[in-house]
Amino acid sequence: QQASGSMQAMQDSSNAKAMAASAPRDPALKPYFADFGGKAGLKALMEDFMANLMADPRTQPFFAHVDRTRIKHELVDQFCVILDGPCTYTGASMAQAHRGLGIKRADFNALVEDLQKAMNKHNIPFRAQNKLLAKLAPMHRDIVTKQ
Ligand code: HEM
Repeated sequence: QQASGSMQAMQDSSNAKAMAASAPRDPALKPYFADFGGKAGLKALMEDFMANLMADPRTQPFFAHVDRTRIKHELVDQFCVILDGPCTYTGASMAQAHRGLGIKRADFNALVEDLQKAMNKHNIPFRAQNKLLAKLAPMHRDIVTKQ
């Protein structure tokens, strides 16, 4: 009884960690939320980001048959939380969301390029871009599952 209780506690705490890892809020990034144009800016950014992903033959196959409207919504909330905006991320952990997709490091890099292209189009200052990218980069550990 005691053992199963503490096992449950361990699972709860590792779930909480997985959730946090998918959208780590960083108060130090708050100044950059405005550079992204707030939540409205993030919504506009995600339209172009997803358009880039669909126009890119390297990433298109991954997104062709999923609910892109829902993913854009989750991405807005996730980036908003990372930038310490007034949002809550309710999507899956990065490990859960990308499990079984067979994403390689090259696919990950392609997605980052498509994001950078979208951020440039939206005139997001490079410093703000780099602050966000620094938070996304370590997520490769949960997202890249194939050599
Ligand atoms: C730092 C990089 C990435 C971030 C921050 C990210 C973020 C997200 C988020 C927030 C979701 C929605 C989670 C949910 O379902 O609740 C998602 C889903 C998804 N992501 Fe990523 N992602 C990243 C990299 C990638 C890469 C490299 C690919 C493929 C090239 C990819 C393909 C997908 C697909 C196909 C889904 C939908 C899965 C499904 O609905 O079954 N992601 N991602």
